[in-house]
Amino acid sequence: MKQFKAESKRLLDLMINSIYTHREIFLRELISNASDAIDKLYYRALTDHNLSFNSEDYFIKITVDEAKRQIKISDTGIGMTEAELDEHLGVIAKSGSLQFKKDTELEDGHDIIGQFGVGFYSAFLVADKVTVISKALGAETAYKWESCGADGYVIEPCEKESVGTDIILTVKENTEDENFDEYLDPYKLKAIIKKYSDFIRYPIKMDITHSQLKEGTENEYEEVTEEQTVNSMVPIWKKNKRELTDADYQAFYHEKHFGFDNPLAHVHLSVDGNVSYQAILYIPEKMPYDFYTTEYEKGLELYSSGVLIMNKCADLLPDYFSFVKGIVDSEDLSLNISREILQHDRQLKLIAKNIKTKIKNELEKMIKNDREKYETFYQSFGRQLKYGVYSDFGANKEVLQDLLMFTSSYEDKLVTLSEYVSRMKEGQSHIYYAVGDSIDRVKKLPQSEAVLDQGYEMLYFTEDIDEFAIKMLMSYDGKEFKSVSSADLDLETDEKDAEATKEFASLFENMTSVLSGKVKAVRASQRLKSHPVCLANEGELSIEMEKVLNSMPNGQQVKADKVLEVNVNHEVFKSLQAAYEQDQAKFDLYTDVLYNQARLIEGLDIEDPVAFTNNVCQLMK
Ligand SMILES: Nc1ncnc2c1ncn2[C@@H]1O[C@H](COP(=O)(O)OP(=O)(O)OP(=O)(O)O)[C@@H](O)[C@H]1O
Repeated sequence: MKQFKAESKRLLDLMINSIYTHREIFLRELISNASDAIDKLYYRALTDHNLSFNSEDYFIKITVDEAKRQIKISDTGIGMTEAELDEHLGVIAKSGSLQFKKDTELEDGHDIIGQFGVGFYSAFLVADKVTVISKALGAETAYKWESCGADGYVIEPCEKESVGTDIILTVKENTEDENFDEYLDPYKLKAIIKKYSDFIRYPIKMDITHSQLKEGTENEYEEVTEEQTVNSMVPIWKKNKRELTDADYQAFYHEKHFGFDNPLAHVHLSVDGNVSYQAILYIPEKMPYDFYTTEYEKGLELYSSGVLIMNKCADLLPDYFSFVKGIVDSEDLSLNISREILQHDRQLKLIAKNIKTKIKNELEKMIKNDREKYETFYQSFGRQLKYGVYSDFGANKEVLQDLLMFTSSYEDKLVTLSEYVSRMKEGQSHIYYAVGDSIDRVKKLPQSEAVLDQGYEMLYFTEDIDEFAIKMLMSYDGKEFKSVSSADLDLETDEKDAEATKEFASLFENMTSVLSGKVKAVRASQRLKSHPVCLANEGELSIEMEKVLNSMPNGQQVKADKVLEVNVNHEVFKSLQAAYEQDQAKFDLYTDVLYNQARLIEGLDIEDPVAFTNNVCQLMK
């Protein structure tokens, strides 16, 4: 059989320039290799009793020589022999680290990061020459590997005292489009390390120069260079929960720039199962200023073995929990070669499912144990939960229904649906709600009076999304929702209304024809106490929904089926009757004015304001 051949020069070029989207990841790759090399020494020491491993002696050091345009990444790891330099750095896609894991049959060796055998070459993203000086554990001589990229490499013996590897990158000159000088800035390098390699287990050291007040002087400054460990090493999520305080979690929230507020709650998870992972999830207090803009990106930071893979992994959070911040770290993810995306999402789906349940449980716990806190949360993100109920054709309504709250007529406070249902009166078959722009306005709706008069509790819907969400929910605990504006309210007065409607049938028919096309019917209603008329609606689309939909940009114009309800006990009805019997023109006028009054009370526009004012003037004559 013939073996595939590859044009290695082209392959290297292709690989370097097409795998990675960000040049800065070269440092992540080289630091991960250095960490793997130290790990290998550690695992060797476990089985070789002649070796000891004192973790304090092991570190990674990054130095910059601006004049020579060089960055050096040194490690105190296991090093490479001449043969290993040739094989591991000379054969693309050969991973010495993967081999090591197999050879040593490491049970807990999943911490070793390397697996694809390509990361090293990302050095050429920023360097035009790469020099590797390495002394392997137990070897007499050190070797130097050097390459300027596609043309190949040379290996020769060299001097190096201690075991380990130095990788020296000679950074490219700036081009018109790209600034390579920035990689020679220690502060930039420090920031890259913090971003991707903050949780590498070994110290990553750098010499950082800063200016400080000269001792004994008042305003003379001097440059001081200090060796600093730049990475945090042990991530907070790998620490024992019992040793961490709320302040620790809060500090991490701020360090990660998750928000300026203090989170209301956090969940720290350490899961071992089909997929093992650790996570810290936060429920913020305040809505980020860009939350409802296209700028806002949901997602959790995703790590694999302590190395940052994705800044915002959106798949880990459903939209309705898009406010949650935090991190997830798992060793079980199958990464793609660039470590920028995931190969399979089976593990990710499992984690996401689990996280969803945990967030929900946390919020339910908050409702139960710290009502005030939950209400603070709900002021910020309640709307998002309602969107969650409405979107995806209600697919998530079961998950979310117990997290919903609305202000109710019972003490004018936020209540949950289960609290409402637990207080329902005998004979009350519906959960009643009224819709309007503000609580004040809702309370004054003529339609509300009858429901409140019967002593029924009523929910006030003041956000556009409320009624849409509730229509999607349809019922809660077997109780259907009912708008106080709907034509069939199921109240005890229904029978009387039917009788009165029959009694004045011809008058109502006449009104309907005067209002031709504007209302479906005119009926008598006892739910009106002090008002002469109101609008009710029939069918699925309510008057409030009509308002919301019609106000949307590019929204199609919709029309709810309206019914004009008339209070036959009102003084005005007598005048209407008199006009009906004696003066059709006056009757038309009255009908029009009453209809427009009902529209105004509903918060609807008057269709023809000029005609309306003329009509009012007519009445005053
Ligand atoms: N600093 C180092 N010390 C010792 N060995 C190293 C070092 N850097 C690289 N190697 C060896 O070279 C091999 C190839 O490295 P490379 O970064 O290309 O791939 P990898 O780390 O195995 O996989 P990945 O592409 O997933 O990072 C490594 O597997 C390792 O055996």
